[in-house]
Amino acid sequence: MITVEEAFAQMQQNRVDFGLEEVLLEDAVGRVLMQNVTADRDFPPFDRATKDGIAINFHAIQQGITKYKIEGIQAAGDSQKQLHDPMACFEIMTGAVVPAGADTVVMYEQVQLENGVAILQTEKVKERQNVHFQGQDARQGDVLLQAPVKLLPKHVNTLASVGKYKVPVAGLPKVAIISTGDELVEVQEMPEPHQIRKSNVYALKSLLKEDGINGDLYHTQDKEEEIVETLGRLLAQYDVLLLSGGVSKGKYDLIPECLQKLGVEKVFHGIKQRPGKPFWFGVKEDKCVFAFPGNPISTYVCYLLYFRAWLGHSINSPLPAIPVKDIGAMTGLQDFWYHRLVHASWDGTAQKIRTDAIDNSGSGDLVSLNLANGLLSVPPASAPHATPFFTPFSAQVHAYAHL
Ligand SMILES: Nc1nc2c(c(=O)[nH]1)N[C@H]1C(S)=C(S)[C@@H](COP(=O)(O)OP(=O)(O)OC[C@H]3O[C@@H](n4cnc5c(N)ncnc54)[C@H](O)[C@@H]3O)O[C@H]1N2
Ligand code: MOO
Repeated sequence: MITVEEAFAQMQQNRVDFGLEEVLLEDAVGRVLMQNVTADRDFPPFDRATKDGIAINFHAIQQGITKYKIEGIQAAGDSQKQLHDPMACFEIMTGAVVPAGADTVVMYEQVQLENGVAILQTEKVKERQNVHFQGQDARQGDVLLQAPVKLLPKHVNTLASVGKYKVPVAGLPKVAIISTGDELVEVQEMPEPHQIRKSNVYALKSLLKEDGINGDLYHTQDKEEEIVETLGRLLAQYDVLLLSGGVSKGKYDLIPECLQKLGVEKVFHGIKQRPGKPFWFGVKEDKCVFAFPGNPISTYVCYLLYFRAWLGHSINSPLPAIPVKDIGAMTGLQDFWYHRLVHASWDGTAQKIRTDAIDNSGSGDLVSLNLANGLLSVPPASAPHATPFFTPFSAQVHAYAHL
């Protein structure tokens, strides 16, 4: 059995590069941008009015002019017009180009319009007010997004505004999810008293979905030939196999030996942690096999901690650790890390993350999962200097913890 720290190191060492892929802008959110994005023109690209009103030349204000003849209207979408008389004005709309010869905008609320003349109703006009000047925020060629970056909706704004209709992102693995076990029936079936529905694989499929991956579902009974045949076929078709069940000490826990028969090299079997102790991880060339323990919380926890870490390294977006300084009265185990289900919230008074433990009856208790929003990993008593850390259930929280 290896330590949690060693298991994390293995996730990094066994990262796989899935190359570059171009996706449509509308599919880019959640993916990892792999090339810097630069401004294709100045930001903003022209002197832009930020208020509806009149555009004037500030010299006129300095000369004490309060009445301005209206030469015309400059609307958003019009090409730039020309203010011919510096003592006159143009009506202007938000988003319009400031006419040549003008440099200052006074909003409609501060002028009175009468018979083709605008009369100032304020004495407080500042030079260049209400104009967002060309290049004020960025210059053509400036780097706006530095790769690699996991794209959030806010980044899509920038991509769209520089015309990135196709976005170069890190490729993702093709993943098969395989349930194992003779006790499992389909979700839509009514189980016999000795059977259960195969819930884990649907949880895995939806976790993958959050990571932008469409996993395909498969099943195998606890029979050696069937396992070897199924896994052999899937190894040829997929980059990653995620298995649930069949990795502990039972007579029918055949997964590790079947994988080894198929030439998948064991990297480790067993981590000093609870839950998720019997987790088996192996590789065959560029393929990775994550054989998670079958108990629902073990499967879930191992995905969140290890698969997500491996994926982060593989797509150039390693997950940031979220250390928790104060874990209150929560106690650890002697030699094992203890991944406790918790409900984390922000304690405004103490200005820190507060983690309330959710009691459960063990790693088979998936009812308790609904009450938690993450894991608090408590180090073993034998590693007193290790830092407890929080793992959110939602990949979104990780994305924001980066910033
Ligand atoms: N003698 C020992 N027994 C066990 C040990 C051990 O070290 N020595 N470890 C225990 C731990 S810890 C865990 S976790 C489990 C893991 O067992 P397996 O990975 O072999 O999983 P199974 O036995 O196949 O199933 C465990 C449990 O989970 C249910 N299950 C399995 N797949 C699904 C699924 N897709 N959806 C929902 N539920 C699933 C299964 O019915 C079992 O109840 O072993 C302990 N035993
Ligand atoms: O360590 Mo097992 O994963 O609790 O039930």
